[in-house]
Amino acid sequence: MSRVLTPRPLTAEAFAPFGDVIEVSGAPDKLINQGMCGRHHDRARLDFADGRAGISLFDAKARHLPHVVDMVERHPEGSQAFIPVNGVPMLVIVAEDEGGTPVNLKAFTSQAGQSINLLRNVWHGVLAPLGAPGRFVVVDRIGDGPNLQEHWFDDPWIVEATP
Ligand SMILES: NC(=O)N[C@@H](O)C(=O)O
Ligand code: NI
Repeated sequence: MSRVLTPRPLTAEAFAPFGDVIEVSGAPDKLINQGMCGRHHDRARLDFADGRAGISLFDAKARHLPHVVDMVERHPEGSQAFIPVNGVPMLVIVAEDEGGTPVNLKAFTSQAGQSINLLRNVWHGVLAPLGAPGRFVVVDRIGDGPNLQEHWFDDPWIVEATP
């Protein structure tokens, strides 16, 4: 019997245990370029153990609700940031860890202008643009050794469509 998740709008507060919501909010930390630009400084907790930061581009196919979550993954050696470049929202699935097993899954839908940075070793669903194909800048670890752990659910979760 599948377990149902109801997606909620993504907020920095709710997402904080799992990562950062990168968005322009509030006054900039500093004005630069002769006052022509606001810098919202250092807004993500990046972590690339024994490696370096890489920038890649992901062209992801559209996903739709209801959405089956049969697997989540995590990157033990690094954080992973997803920055949409064509304005398509993301379905963001994250989970707590209990002895190496993902539990208490949560589903969020990103809002306009929001990007995310997943903290190192946080369980998450793979990149999922909602309703249309999405193009993303991805900032994550480039380095040697394994950096991907998957967990396949015997009983998948279903992210329901919201009214
Ligand atoms: N595998 C890969 O590069 N992407 C995944 O880590 C993902 O979270 O989408
Ligand atoms: Ni990932």
